[in-house]
Amino acid sequence: MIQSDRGADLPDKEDKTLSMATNPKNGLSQILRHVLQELNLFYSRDVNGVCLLYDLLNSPWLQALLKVYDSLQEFKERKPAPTMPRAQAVSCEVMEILRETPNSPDIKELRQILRAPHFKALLSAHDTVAQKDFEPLLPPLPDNIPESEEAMRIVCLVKNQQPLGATIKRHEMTGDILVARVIHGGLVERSGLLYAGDKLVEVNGVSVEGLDPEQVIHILAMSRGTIMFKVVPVSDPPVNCQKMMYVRAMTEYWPQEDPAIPCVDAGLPFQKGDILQIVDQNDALWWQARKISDLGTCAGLIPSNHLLKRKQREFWWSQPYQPHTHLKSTISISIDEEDDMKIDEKCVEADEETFESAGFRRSMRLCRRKSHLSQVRASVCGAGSCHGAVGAPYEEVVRYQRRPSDKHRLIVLVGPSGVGVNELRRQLIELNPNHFQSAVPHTTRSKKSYEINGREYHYVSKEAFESLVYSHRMLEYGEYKGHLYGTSVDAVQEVLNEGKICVMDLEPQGIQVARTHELKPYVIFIKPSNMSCMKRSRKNAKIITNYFVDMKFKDEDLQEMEDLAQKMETQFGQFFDHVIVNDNLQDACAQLLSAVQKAQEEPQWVPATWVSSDTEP
Ligand SMILES: Nc1ncnc2c1ncn2[C@@H]1O[C@H](COP(=O)(O)OP(=O)(O)OP(=O)(O)O)[C@@H](O)[C@H]1O
Repeated sequence: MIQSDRGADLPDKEDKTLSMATNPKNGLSQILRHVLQELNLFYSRDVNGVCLLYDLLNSPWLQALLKVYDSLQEFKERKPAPTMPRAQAVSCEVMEILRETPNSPDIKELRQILRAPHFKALLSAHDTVAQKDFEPLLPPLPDNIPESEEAMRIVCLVKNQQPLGATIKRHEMTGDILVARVIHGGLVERSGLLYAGDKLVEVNGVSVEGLDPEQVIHILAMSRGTIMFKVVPVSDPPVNCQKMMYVRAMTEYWPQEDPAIPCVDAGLPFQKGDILQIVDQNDALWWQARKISDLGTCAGLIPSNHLLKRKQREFWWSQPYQPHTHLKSTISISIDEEDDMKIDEKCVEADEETFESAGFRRSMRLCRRKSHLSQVRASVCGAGSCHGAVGAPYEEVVRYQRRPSDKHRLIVLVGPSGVGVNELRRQLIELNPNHFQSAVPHTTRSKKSYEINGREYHYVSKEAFESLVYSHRMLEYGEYKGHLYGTSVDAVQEVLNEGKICVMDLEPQGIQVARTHELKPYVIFIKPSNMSCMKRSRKNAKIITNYFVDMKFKDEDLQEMEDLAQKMETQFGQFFDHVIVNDNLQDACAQLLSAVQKAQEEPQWVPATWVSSDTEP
């Protein structure tokens, strides 16, 4: 909006500044003057945005740019040409004439000017430009160079606090010390003077012949200031014409613990979920990358996709046999024990009725809690993505910005049992039920008198349910008291098709099933805060335990929650787009709302396959 106290005295003042700043003959300046005059008319009419535009066009930097532009235009029109291309020679001739001329104070002064080094340099620069002679003039090569002589290059680098940014190695056959790799963004790379493959001959005047790479490194480490390398350049310097690629690390990597890394100091440590910019894939084993959180630094070495996969496989087989159980199965309940559980059915059913919207069905949650073992194995492994086995260590990602016409991204909440996933989801939906909604789950149990098909559940036959499972249309499912319960992709799509944001909670093992270009899930991990905070904030909260519903939190429950959260983060952290610590409920809810909005409105890193599949016919 335009502020009312600005309009009246502005036009005159601004016009004056403009006419002084720019050349009125210039077309661009004239257009700008006219635009400003037009804008002045709207200034007083309070038209939205005019103030901003006026200030922009009238800003000093734009005026200064125009001045530069005007000067360049004038210069271009004048096309100045040198009067003579040999000013230096003329100056010498003048000096000769002056030598034979009788001395006078003026002649003395002229001789002094012509003899002054800066004047000679000025004339030399003038002639170079006038003759357009910009190539360096090298002295001719001596005639008696032996045929076998290798061309050498002397390279001087000034070492600062940072490493040089290159690694060296010894050639297996010849024993020569070679530059092994040049680190992207490092001093050597920025200098453009040394390349991978260059042969080192001398470092600071010391011959490296017969030395070990470690000895050469020692010489370099002891050097201060300028370091002089004598090198035999590689015949074909490598050209990095690869496209920059971004990946999400699906595993962690610690160079310090990797004896195979060519140079520990050049290694780039990363954690699950880090987004890496891969800048060099020339080496089949060691790539160069930066973290996107640290793009200003020089790159580091990371194992290539192929090498990391091999390392993972080796690690996998080197482990003593472990059943590699999924996370939730760490709660030590067996199927037999479950049969003996005494869940207060009455209380469960009574609670269920108090929830109005679908997706909060207690039996659905209890079913998940009770039968997660079968459910998780069936749903996740069925999709061919058993986590924990050797998966791709890097996932290519791209920046994705949802267009207003696109469907919303599915919001997935994940967290240890009791942390408040459902509470937060409920509160979010309550904020705006027309905008946020849960998906209606499916069940094979029969409909109760007060229920409506498609409101509490979609009531389907066992065969229909199983057909959804086999066709991978179930995001998660399980069995409770002999009935199947689950949430289908189609139920989520139904919500998204209505232009709403679907919010669902999932067991972490189900995330991989949901990660499709169709749903583009944004995964938010709800994390407990530390024990003392949890004890305080959960004083009056109630949980569903494996045996009872609506019990007060005990210290063991909180401890279990913390342990479980840690395990979830370790095992599934790479899939979390955002983490919220649920300490104060109101704060957590506000954070959730903001994260959900960002997921829909701001660019996010998503698997590249989600976006390329969008463009397929
Ligand atoms: N930040 C919080 N402060 C206090 N109480 C909370 C907070 N978050 C959740 N609660 C309470 O904790 C209890 C458990 O929360 P909730 O039912 O949402 O857990 P959950 O993560 O969905 O686990 P489950 O699926 O096992 O029920 C509820 O009584 C809820 O009101």
